[in-house]
Amino acid sequence: MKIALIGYGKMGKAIEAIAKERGHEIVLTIDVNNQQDLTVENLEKADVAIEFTIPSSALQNYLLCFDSGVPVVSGTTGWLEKKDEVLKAMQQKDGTFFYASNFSLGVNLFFALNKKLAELMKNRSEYDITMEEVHHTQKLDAPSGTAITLAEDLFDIHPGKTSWTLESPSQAEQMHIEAIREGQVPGIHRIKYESEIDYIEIEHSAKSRQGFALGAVLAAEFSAGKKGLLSMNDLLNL
Ligand SMILES: NC(=O)C1=CN([C@@H]2O[C@H](COP(=O)(O)OP(=O)(O)OC[C@H]3O[C@@H](n4cnc5c(N)ncnc54)[C@H](OP(=O)(O)O)[C@@H]3O)[C@@H](O)[C@H]2O)C=CC1
Ligand SMILES: O=C(O)C1=N[C@H](C(=O)O)C[C@H](O)C1
Repeated sequence: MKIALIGYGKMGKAIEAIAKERGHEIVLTIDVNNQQDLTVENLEKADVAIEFTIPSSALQNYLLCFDSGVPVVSGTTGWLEKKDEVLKAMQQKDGTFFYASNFSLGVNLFFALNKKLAELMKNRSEYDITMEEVHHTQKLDAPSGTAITLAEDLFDIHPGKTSWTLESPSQAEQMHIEAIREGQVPGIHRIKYESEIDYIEIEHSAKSRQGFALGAVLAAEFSAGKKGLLSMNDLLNL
């Protein structure tokens, strides 16, 4: 495939390496220094765009991709307050938008484990629930997009929690998320169920960005010829 990379930071570089290993061609690379090159004309040279930038840039990048008719695969987090605007534009332009807060197979298995544990624990009110995520010090958003996905999936199943907070909870229904920024940590997520007697904890820890990058390239391959909103559940059939 011909790939346009939008965002050439830690993830853009990791994706470039895996894409080339899989025989794909990078026909456009956009970072902050050449944003003027992100045009419909240039995007049309690609079969797919892979976008990993910053929360404040994602929407404008998606809109340009929808205008170009090129499918966009994005992992950028921290923009979900604009989700309705993105989906409306995608529908209006008959676009293709593959979004995942986390593209790694391991985390998507962890998403499934989170749901199963929430089912098991939903009537065990003696256990309180907290979450922790740990990432590198360059991360701009908190909590992580992965943590928000985990929390929202849990709220859909477990009646004891309905919202999250980074602060100390003021109500029993609030789940505390501890967002820790440390060194160069690629990404750790923990969910703990704790009672007076014991605690149960599940954890996913990324050793590098390889899993995220491979998942994004597989999502780009999967998106070819498809329309609408796509997710890792479509790709992995979990
Ligand atoms: N879904 C997933 O599996 C994963 C998602 N992520 C998410 O992806 C995003 C990027 O992560 P990461 O690569 O580590 O971050 P980086 O900061 O390393 O890379 C982002 C790059 O995008 C550049 N950029 C900013 N605005 C624009 C723009 N308008 N057009 C083009 N480039 C732009 C930044 O430049 P500058 O630094 O000058 O601002 C930077 O070089 C984050 O939101 C992160 O949460 C990360 C890993 C996995
Ligand atoms: O910023 C990162 O690095 C990551 N961000 C994503 C998130 O916000 O969940 C995915 C992964 O945890 C790495």
